Amino acid sequence: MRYQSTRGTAPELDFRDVTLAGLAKDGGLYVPVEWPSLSDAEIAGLAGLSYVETAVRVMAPFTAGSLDEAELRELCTQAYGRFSHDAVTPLVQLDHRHFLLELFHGPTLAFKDVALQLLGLFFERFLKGTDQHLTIVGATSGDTGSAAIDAVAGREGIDIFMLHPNKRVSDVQRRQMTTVLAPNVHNIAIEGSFDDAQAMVKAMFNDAGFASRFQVTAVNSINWARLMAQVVYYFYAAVRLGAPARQVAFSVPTGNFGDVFAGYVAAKMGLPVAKLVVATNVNDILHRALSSGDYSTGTVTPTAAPSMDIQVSSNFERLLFDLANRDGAALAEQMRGFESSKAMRLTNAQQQGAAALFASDRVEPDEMSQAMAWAASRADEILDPHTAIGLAAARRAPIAADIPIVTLATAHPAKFGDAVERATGLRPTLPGRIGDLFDREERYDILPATFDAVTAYIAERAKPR
Ligand SMILES: Cc1ncc(COP(=O)(O)O)c(C=O)c1O
Ligand SMILES: N[C@@H](CCOP(=O)(O)O)C(=O)O
Repeated sequence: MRYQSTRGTAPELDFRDVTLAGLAKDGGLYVPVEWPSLSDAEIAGLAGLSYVETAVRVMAPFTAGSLDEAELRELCTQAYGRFSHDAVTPLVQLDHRHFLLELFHGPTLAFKDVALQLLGLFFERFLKGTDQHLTIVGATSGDTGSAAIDAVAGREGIDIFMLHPNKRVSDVQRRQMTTVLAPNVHNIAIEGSFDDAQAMVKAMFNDAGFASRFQVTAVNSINWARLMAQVVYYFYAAVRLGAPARQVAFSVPTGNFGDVFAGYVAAKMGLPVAKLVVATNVNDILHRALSSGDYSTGTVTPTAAPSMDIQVSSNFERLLFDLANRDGAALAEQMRGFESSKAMRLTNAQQQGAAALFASDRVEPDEMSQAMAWAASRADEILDPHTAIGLAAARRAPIAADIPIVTLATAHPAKFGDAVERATGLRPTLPGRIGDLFDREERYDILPATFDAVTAYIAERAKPR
């Protein structure tokens, strides 16, 4: 499988090089040159398979040429062996048509583990026998950070620098990152928003001096391997609900548009996805873009669902590219316009193409609390704020009544104990794996949100190529 950049001028790469590169050299994001497809018979053949086996069948076309199936299976077995539920991502039924897909049974209790546990192993596998040293730079609004750190802490040949917005992640999220004291882990709290952090990370890839000095790579969903691993659970869930004979819809709490873009990829591969509901909080740029074509940023409002407090949704670029006939030059111009004015209009083709598969919704704080109360009354489920936003949107989505709707449960409620308690009066307890989190020592530095301050900090600590 070859990969091309959304901005058209970076060289095509194979899976190994795309994984190690993270972002394309022309500032674009990598996507496969064509979507592989699974026939109805192949999708039907996933019924009853374990998560690992499903993962191998869904991902093998994407990793072809860089990993053989046996290697892929070995890495998946290792990655998903660290999950605390046998099903890895179990489905829970709430009523006759609403289901939760629990994606938080990994080591750091959010859906990020599904991809990052594997990505850590890909890095290790692709570095083996080389003298390369990777410098991972990442931005997190709370969950990617701990999942990436857990995946690479203590690994040879890798340093990780993780930027989070100071005081804008929950205490549990912060401590899950800052209490990992391995020498290759560097946590930076920046005096700014997640968007500021993400913009700095992208700028590091595009800074010729910095990128030539260090072998920089990404663990955010701008790295194709992240998205690829997230495609698997759409197949896993839909097949359990009757696909390919039956259509299934998904509601996805959305920020950086990575998780829901993985659903788009599943649909492109042949999964009968009836609708993908993009659920946002009050930071609703994606809802505005999908409902009216207006992709313009405002100030980020801190909310009870901090991981979705995002205005610039990186992976939206991948969708716009695919919906614009994969015209890299046109997309590059559209993105340059957005980068300078912080606003753009979708073309008619992009708007109509998106409307065929996506619906969107903005969920207010009281609606989020009501969804939490409803789930608690139906199935004794305590939802985290992000999942509650997804469920609120699912329950009023305009989707035919006979189609099951799966809400992606993206995080364990204990990561957001204060917000959950405020909304429901219930205090979720920290699972055993992090039961002593508040007794652990923390280590991180606070920096201004400037490119110079952050790159100087990294340059002092990272290992040059
Ligand atoms: C718990 C949780 N839910 C939802 C999201 C949004 O996912 P995405 O950024 O892939 O749209 C995030 C952050 O990415 C998250 O951490
Ligand atoms: N919500 C994310 C933000 C980064 O998203 P990513 O999926 O692109 O890594 C977080 O929790 O850090």
